[in-house]
Parts: sequence; structure tokens; C-alpha cells
Amino acid sequence: RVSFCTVHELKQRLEAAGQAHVLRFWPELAAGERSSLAAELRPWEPRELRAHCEAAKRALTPARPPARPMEPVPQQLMGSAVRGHPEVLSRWEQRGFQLISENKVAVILLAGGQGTRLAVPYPKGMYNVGLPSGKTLYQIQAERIRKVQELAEVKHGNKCTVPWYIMTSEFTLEPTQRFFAEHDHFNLDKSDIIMFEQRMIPAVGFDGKIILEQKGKVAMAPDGNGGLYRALADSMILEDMDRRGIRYLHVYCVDNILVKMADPIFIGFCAEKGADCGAKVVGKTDPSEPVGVVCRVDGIYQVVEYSEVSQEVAEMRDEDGCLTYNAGNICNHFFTLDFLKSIAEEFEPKLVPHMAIKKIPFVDEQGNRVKPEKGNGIKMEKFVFDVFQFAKNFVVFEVSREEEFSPLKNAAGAGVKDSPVTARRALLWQHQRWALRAGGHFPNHQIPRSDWSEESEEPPLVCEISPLVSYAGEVQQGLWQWGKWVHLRC
Ligand SMILES: CC(=O)N[C@H]1[C@@H](OP(=O)(O)O)O[C@H](CO)[C@@H](O)[C@@H]1O
Repeated sequence: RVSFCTVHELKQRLEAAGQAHVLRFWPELAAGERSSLAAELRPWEPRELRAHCEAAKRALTPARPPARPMEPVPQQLMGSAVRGHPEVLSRWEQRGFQLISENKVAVILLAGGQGTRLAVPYPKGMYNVGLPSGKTLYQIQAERIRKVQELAEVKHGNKCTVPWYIMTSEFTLEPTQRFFAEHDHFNLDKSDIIMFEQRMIPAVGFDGKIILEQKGKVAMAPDGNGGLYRALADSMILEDMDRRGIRYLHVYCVDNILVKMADPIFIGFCAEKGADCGAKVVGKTDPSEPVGVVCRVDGIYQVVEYSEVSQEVAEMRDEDGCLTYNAGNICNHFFTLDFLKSIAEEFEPKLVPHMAIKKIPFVDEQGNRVKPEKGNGIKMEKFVFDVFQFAKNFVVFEVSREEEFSPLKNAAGAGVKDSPVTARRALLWQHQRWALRAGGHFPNHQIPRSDWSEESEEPPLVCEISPLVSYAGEVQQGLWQWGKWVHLRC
């Protein structure tokens, strides 16, 4: 990272990068605006900035890629929590708990996104989907960490910690820190919650010029969830993990209300297979579901993102009628620390950013603020899963959608999928299933078995079980009781 002190120097650097227009309104700026604009540009070497802007412009007219042979993931790489034999699942789970009890497992939360589709002015993790308890996504996740630690402790007799690394961005760091402090870090040890920030990069117009959002402000956006690898290096997080003796990481995206933090079965499966990298998947609901698919392209494992797959490929079916590309990515990944180190030290610069055209508010030549009606700029993002290609032993783990995947992406609306309404229902249905399976009775309510899992509808009764009572539906002696732990409304 570089610094410059004079406006002259700043001007020279921007000219070298072909971006002198950024200082167009400099004479009108107040001192504070000048220094914040200079601070935004400070991390950028002219050569790097030029390359970024040129790459964005080039991405607009991609050379037509040769049709590449795409294949589904071969069965021998796959484990399954859905079809796996109970004894095998229990073996994986035991292995996972063993590793957790040895303080070798941590979780990394990807929480730097702006949540544009959800349209709330605060980080997604602070969202309350309307559960009886009023818990937010962050609280649910914190309590699952506490529970998984406790279960490992009960099984192995030693106190253990699953550190929680949270990647934020300029948009989410400060409100997330404040929120955690206000909630007493959800009774986790503050020193085991480590927040760090991903980088921001300038949005670029179709002409290859950086977009000015205000006279003294560049339009910046986080560098995508694949910004993780640079952020880990920038903030010395890998060193922190080493110091704590962490060996295995579960990386996940903030928006999935059913996420199993540090899932012992997944960790145990990946560890037993000697994997350095793994991904959880669910069967896709339909060809147009906006999830990436895990597959092999040119013999290399990767996720083909939903925004980059053709309709024709998405709709392909096998002879039995199943979607050929059915392994839906739920943004739950497993990495060994050694693998993360190899990415940070060697492979990160090889990750190719993906281009997205967005509506980016800007100031025109006269300095008027304009809210564009259609896409006017390019955001470049790296994707977290683009490192799969560097794995020596990649595995895939299939899980049940109704138990593990209900993402919060969109604002509520009639018939809208992946919304607060669908997330709340998915969790309530799950807890109703757990309660009934555990022999729970709901006074005055006969629930026909066929009604047990209609996630598109409101469950017949409202039953929420605290993660502090049950992590994944298991029943612990002495804890399975109604009362303050279980919110019930019939
Ligand atoms: C870059 C990236 O990680 N994309 C992921 C991620 O999508 P977003 O639309 O970026 O939230 O989560 C999806 C699952 O919710 C997954 O299917 C997809 O591949």
C-alpha cells in the first residue's frame, strides 16, 4: 500500500492510470472531502488501477469462450447426509466432534455484502425474520456455535472453542461491531469473535473510467466474497488461526437461516476423506433456481454461477428425468488451513474477477447527481468458490434442503422466494418436525403426517426451538422441555 501527500502527486498517479477525471471537482471540494477522496485512492498503485479499469472494460465484450466440456461431479467424490448409512454418518459426526473438542475447527462468516436485493440499510446478519423469539440471523448463528461447543465438550469432556471469523466490508464492519457489542457478543467470548474487512474496489463505467458517485467520492463496492483470500492475508488472520491451532475451516454465507455452524458431520466427512477443500450442495428445485452448480469444466472442479450458465445447460436432464447439473451450491465450504495458506500465498492473484453490470448512481459532467434507470457501470467481483480449481483433493457433500438451506436474499412479497417469509417458515417447519420426531405433543393439535413439510405454507403451529436446546434436532437429557427455551404458539 502506498501513500502520497500532495495533490500534484495524486494527479500524476491518476493520470498514469488514465483516470484524471476523478479530480474534476477537486477545486469545489471542502478539506474533509478532499482527504476522504485521497484516502479512497491511496491503496491503488497506478498500474494496478489501470489494469482494473481496463479489465472491467474488456469484460464487457468477452471473447466468445470455446464451448467447454462440462460434466457433473462424479459420484465417487460425493458424500451424502441424505442417503448416507446412519452408521457412517455417525462415524463422520464423531470425527467432527473430536476435531472440534481439540480446538482444531473454526468458522468463517462471509458478511461483507450490501444485501441490495433484501433492501435494508443494515447488514443482513442483523435481520429479524419474525420468529417468535425475535432472534436475528447473527444471534441464531452465535447460539449454534455455543451449542456445538457444548456438545463437543459433553462428548469429550474438555472445554473447547470454535472461533468465529467474520469478514465484513466498509458497509458492514462498524454496524456489525456495534450490534455485537450491544448484544454482549451473544455470550460468546469477545476474543473468539474476530472481525476483519475485505477490500473495496472502484466501479467502472462502460468507457473504462472510474465512476464518481459524488463530487468527492468514488463509487466503490466490496471485491466479492472471493475477496476473502486477500482479506485473510491483509489482516493476518491465517497467523491468528495458526496461533490457536486451527486446522479446519467451515466457511459460510450470512444469509442461510438453517446453516449448521461448524457442522461436525461435514467436517468429519471431509477430514476422513483427507480433503483440502469441500462444498456442500443440495438438489436444485428447478432449472432456474438462482444457485451455482458444482461441476467439472475441462476436468477442473468449479462452480458455474447461476448468472453465467446458459438456460440450455441449466435445463439439461438425464434419462431418469433428473437435472444433469443438479448439485446446487449453498455457499458452505470446507478448507484446511494449509489450503487457505496456499491460496493466500500463491494462487489468489490467479483468481479471475467476474463482471456484473449494475445501476450505479453518479454525478454527471456538470456535477448533478443521477440515478440511472438501467445498468451503467461494471462491478468486478471475485468468487469464494473459484479456489476449488487449486484443490488437490476436492469433495462434495450433499445435504437435505429442508434441514440445511433456506437463504434470505429478497425482500418479502407475494410469491417471492428466498425471502424473510420463506426463511421464517423453513425454520418453523424444521422445529416442528424436530419436536414431533422427539415425541413432542402439541395440546389440541393433531398434525397429520402429510402436513409435516409444506414449506410454501404457514406451518399449522408455531414452534421455535432455541439452538441452545438443540443444534440439529438431537434430544439431550434434561434439556428437552417446553418453557423458556421453546417458543410455542398454537
Ligand atoms: C459467488 C457466490 O458465492 N455465489 C453463491 C451465493 O450467491 P449470491 O447470489 O451471491 O448470494 O449463494 C448461493 C446460495 O445461496 C450460491 O448458490 C451461489 O453460488
